[in-house]
Amino acid sequence: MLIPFSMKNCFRLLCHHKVPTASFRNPATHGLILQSISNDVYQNLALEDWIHDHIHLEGMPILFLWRNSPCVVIGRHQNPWQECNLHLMRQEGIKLARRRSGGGTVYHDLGNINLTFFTTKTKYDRMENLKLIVRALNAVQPYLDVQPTKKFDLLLDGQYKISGTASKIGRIAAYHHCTLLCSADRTALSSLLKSPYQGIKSNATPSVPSVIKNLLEKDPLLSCEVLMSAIAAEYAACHQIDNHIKLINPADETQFPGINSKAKELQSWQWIYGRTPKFSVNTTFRVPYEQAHLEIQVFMDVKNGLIETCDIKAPDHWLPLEIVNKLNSGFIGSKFCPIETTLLTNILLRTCPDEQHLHSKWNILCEKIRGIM
Ligand SMILES: Nc1ncnc2c1ncn2[C@@H]1O[C@H](COP(=O)(O)OC(=O)CCCC[C@@H]2CCSS2)[C@@H](O)[C@H]1O
Repeated sequence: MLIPFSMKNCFRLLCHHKVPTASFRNPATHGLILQSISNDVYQNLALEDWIHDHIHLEGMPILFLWRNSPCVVIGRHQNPWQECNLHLMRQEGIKLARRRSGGGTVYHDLGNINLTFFTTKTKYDRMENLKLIVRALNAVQPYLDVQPTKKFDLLLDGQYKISGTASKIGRIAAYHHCTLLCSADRTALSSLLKSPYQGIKSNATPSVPSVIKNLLEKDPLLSCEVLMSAIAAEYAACHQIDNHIKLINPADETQFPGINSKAKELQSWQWIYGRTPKFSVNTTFRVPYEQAHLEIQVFMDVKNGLIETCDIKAPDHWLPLEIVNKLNSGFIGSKFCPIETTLLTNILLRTCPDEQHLHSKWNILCEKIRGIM
């Protein structure tokens, strides 16, 4: 059953700096089940941070259920250019988010449920949480074969991934969050999680691709709504609490003071791209030349999302070295980003001789460079 929830009260009751632990050691409050009314990935990730930072979880574990509009979520130490098709994402208006937990890249849409299990660090137990999900699934469909793996995925029929896990462990609090594929767009998932970018080298965490399946495709009974209710019911039974899913609005600053600035930070270029571990790009591309093609080489080192070194090598007879060097030095310190590259190269072009053939080669080259970003 869904009931509206006033986090104002909850905030007063649960914030660790407001109330001593003993005051909520009462059997009616041994946990909470929350569900976000927002489908915005940044707001939902911000709420995770907010709960992690503000709520006293001793004797008060929390299950948070949330779903997002189409987006790709990379792990804290990942390189988005190695993990996904950023061109396609920009074209389709698919958001990219970097979460605070480690691990690989996943695709979310309204057919994917996210579950966050908040506990104290000492109560943190991913396998227990996954077993709870399995019990919930089996309560709906007893014949469903779902098993947790050593890497804390959930596998359907011993081979199809239906859930991936990541976690964040703080000094006192911790959370384990995982996905659950119910009816996600598998075509979008596989095309978005395929990187078209070549020649990137880095120490970023690589994802572990799997063959995935949606639960609803296995059994038409297993809709997102049914699954969320079943998991909430199992969580409530397990923690001896009321089976109420409390709806919350992660954009409500009065209930979660400071949450909007957390969401803003998660949306910033500096967090999403700038936090990419240092990487290098070494690639070549072909440009048309007199009924044939010639090759251009590009080397770049990128640190904090900014181009640290740039070495574009183009045959001198195609584009004079002096012109190429304008690009090489112009790129230094600029964002590894197609929008910034357009602005920069348009400004630089004004300093080049006003010759039509030169401008068109410059534009071809810049278009190719934007293509690696
Ligand atoms: N939504 C979803 N669920 C399960 N598996 C997925 C999903 N999207 C993609 N994949 C598959 O998992 C691999 C990556 O697996 P890998 O093991 O590398 O990474 C993960 O599983 C991370 C899970 C993070 C869960 C967080 C919970 C809330 S915010 S995101 C990818 O290449 C696909 O094959």
